[in-house]
Amino acid sequence: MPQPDAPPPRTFGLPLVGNTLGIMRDPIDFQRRGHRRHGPVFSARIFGTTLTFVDPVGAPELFEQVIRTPTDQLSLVAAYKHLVGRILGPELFTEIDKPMREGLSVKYIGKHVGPTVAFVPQVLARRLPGDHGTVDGLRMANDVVLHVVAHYVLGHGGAERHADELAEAMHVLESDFSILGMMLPIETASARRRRAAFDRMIGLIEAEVRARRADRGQHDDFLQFAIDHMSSDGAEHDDIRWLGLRVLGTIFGAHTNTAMSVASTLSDLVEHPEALARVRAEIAALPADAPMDLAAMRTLVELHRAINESMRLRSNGGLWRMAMSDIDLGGYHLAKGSVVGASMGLVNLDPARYQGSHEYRPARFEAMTTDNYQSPSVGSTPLQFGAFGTGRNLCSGRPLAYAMLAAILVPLLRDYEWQVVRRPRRWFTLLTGGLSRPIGELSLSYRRR
Ligand code: HEM
Repeated sequence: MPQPDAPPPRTFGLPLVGNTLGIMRDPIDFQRRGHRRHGPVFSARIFGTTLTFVDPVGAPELFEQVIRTPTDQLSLVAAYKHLVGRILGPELFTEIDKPMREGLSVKYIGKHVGPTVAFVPQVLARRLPGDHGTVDGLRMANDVVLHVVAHYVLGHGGAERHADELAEAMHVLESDFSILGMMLPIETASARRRRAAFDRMIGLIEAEVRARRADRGQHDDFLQFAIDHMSSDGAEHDDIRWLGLRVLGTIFGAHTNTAMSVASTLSDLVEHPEALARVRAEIAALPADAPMDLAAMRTLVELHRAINESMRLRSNGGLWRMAMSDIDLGGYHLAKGSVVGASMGLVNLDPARYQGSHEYRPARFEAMTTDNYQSPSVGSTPLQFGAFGTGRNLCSGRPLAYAMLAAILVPLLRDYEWQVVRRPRRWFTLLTGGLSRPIGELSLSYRRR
């Protein structure tokens, strides 16, 4: 039994680096072993930051407490500012409010996603020229998704003007970092490059917001929605900054995990021809020339199962919250400022939930209770599928994510044959929410069908 007011048991770590190496090598195994040894709550250290792990499988009620406690007590935004603010810019993380949720709702995207879906084949044709070739799969996925997100958020003109430059800058922001730079208060050359990339992106977006405000034309897109519903009521200069950060935050939030989902779903399908044949058969059965709207996307059951299976295998990042005041968790005392959470790998790779949990089997979802996206519930207790998080901060962009994934994967699989030329050395699980990313080249060759 824990002593009243005792902090959680702490796992042994090296001086200075703490448990950084063990967590980086395999965060899921690190957390599992920690719970076996210390029980449902324990702490470990990454350099100067103490992380408290809570077991979503062995102690679902404690995990529920963490992800359902109101934001003024356990905050996602404060945790992200602390964990990745140094590498991405802390201003990027803001609380999600009602207008933002409305702008990402099924109702809103159902009305507005059509032109973005129609834009996708054009984006692909530019990235996959000629009859055949070889591409860096990660770069292609990052680039295509950035263009699609920019189209949805900034409208057609905004995407045409800025998506190439935003994609370049996003690549620097997302790829050019190390765990050392993330956690240690040192000014590296990479940190300066990322700062410059961030400044360039926010500069472009602010100019776009300013131009749209001055424009008297009729617009019906996310940018206009943001301008009409998300203003800060501050002075003009502050308001442009505020809107720019909300818009850039939306682009950033919509980009990384969707891009990793494209890369992993495509490469997994290409490596599993039977699953690929089933997905292609249902795409071929779509009515010719009918628009790819949300209703048509929902009929793509095999595609959604394939997307979910790739996400299940790789959505192993952590969900983290920062204690805004002292709290009690499972009889332990967590001081204000503590960072607490869990890796979703414990849920997504749990053999009791998923038999043969490391095997790729999209058909497994057929035998499970699933929702409109062929996914096990994301709101269940205990949690069954952690790819989009759960509780108060369940991903608000989930409907948009599935829509963009279908919009991109349908033409990629319908119009091109693919082969994996080189597999990445490993898929590296990030500490923060969402998908692991390929380390080493993911090289794919294509041929027009
Ligand atoms: C496959 C793609 C995606 C995956 C796997 C994903 C995953 C996640 C996860 C795991 C969280 C919860 C983080 C936590 O609780 O700590 C989250 C939150 C969030 N995501 Fe996504 N996401 C995806 C796409 C998107 C898209 C397209 C958007 C659109 C802007 C988006 C916007 C958000 C927002 C706003 C939150 C915070 C919600 C809140 O605090 O209430 N995401 N996402």
